[in-house]
Amino acid sequence: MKKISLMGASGSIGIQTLDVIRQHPHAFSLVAFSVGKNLDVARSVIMEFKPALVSVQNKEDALILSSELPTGTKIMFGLEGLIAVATYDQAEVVVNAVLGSIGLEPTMKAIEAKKTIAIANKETLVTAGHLVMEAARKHAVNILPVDSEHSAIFQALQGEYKKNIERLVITASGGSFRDRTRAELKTVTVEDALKHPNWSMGAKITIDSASMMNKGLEVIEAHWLFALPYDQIDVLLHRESIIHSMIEFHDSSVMAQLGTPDMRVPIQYALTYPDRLPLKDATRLRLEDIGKLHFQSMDFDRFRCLGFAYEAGRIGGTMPTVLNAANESAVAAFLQGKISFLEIEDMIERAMHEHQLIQNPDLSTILEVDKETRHRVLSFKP
Ligand SMILES: NC(=O)C1=CN([C@@H]2O[C@H](COP(=O)(O)OP(=O)(O)OC[C@H]3O[C@@H](n4cnc5c(N)ncnc54)[C@H](OP(=O)(O)O)[C@@H]3O)[C@@H](O)[C@H]2O)C=CC1
Ligand SMILES: CC(=O)[C@@H](O)[C@H](O)COP(=O)(O)O
Ligand SMILES: [Mn+2]
Repeated sequence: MKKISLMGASGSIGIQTLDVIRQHPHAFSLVAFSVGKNLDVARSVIMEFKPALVSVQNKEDALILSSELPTGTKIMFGLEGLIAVATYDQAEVVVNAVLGSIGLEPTMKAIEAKKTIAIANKETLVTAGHLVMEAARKHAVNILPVDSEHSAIFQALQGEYKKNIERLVITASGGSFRDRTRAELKTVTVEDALKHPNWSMGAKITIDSASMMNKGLEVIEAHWLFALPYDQIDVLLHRESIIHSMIEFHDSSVMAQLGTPDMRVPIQYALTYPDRLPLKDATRLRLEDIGKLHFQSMDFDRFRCLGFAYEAGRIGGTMPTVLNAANESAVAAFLQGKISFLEIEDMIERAMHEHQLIQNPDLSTILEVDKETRHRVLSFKP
């Protein structure tokens, strides 16, 4: 029985993680979890899984829930609560499905507590991949990818030597606006942007897919997870999201992982690795029904955010922190109707351009730059 702590239980990845746990009651048990503000999900997860520890974002919500808890369940809140969930002593695996760089400190503490980390929260790796991977090495902790592309690469790597890799090919669906010109992007709405062609996901990552920042973040995530330089990480437009990513080896052989788009597959693989379990209700891949798969090389003028991410990754130091914080801030502003879609990339470009780079940042420097960038980006818009 694997004991699991889940950060971000009320989100898209969180809900699917609960489904995986629910499907295998003899393999997994949920011992601790967090939500942000969604108390309805918190209540139903408490009733169903009877975990020992729950955390919510705000003190007021913790007070509300505290009067409803069954005996044996403790409630906490805020960053302290997230860290308590991430380091809960009974937990062996921590699924990090929280949104944004708020996931960084709990992840570092979970690594120090020697938990295996199943990581969906790509912003944590983008903002401080060097710290996360160094801590994981120091404490001999496995960081298992949940992001579909990185899980695909991880699966394709099984039984292979990393030294034989020529390059990684990360596939990109193109997002909601893949068939629109840049001129058409000037007037797109939040509602348009939230219509991803292949995946049902949280709002922020869906906007990132539309701007291609999601792929940019994934390039940086791959750099850290697989310890490869940026010139060995390519992106390929693949409309159907059936090939989740590929590895090309020096001998020209290519290993890919395929499947219908279903995040429960990579979530479950991270929880069962190196074993596998059946997954009820998963739609089987029938290539004979699909017929054709489509591929196109990336246009860096059309998708400017992808270029920003390669640039930030190559510069290193605090630049990926600035890229991520500026993007989180700008996407939130877009979702609130405060800026237009194309202003997201303008804000990121300006935040990076104005930043005074710091090399080899420690955790407190990362947290400071993250905070400063968010404030700075908000001041860009009169
Ligand atoms: N969705 C997907 O298919 C994929 C997602 N990912 C990555 O996984 C992560 C989660 O994505 P997704 O599930 O889509 O996001 P959602 O927005 O659906 O869920 C985010 C979760 O984080 C919680 N949360 C947000 N802010 C805070 C905070 N300040 N303190 C505590 N909890 C907080 C939310 O709580 P609440 O809602 O209760 O407020 C919710 O549980 C992201 O990093 C994303 O890039 C990667 C690959 C695929
Ligand atoms: C499901 C998943 O892993 C997402 O990150 C997905 O990759 C988004 O699709 P895009 O390829 O459109 O970014
Ligand atoms: Mn992905």
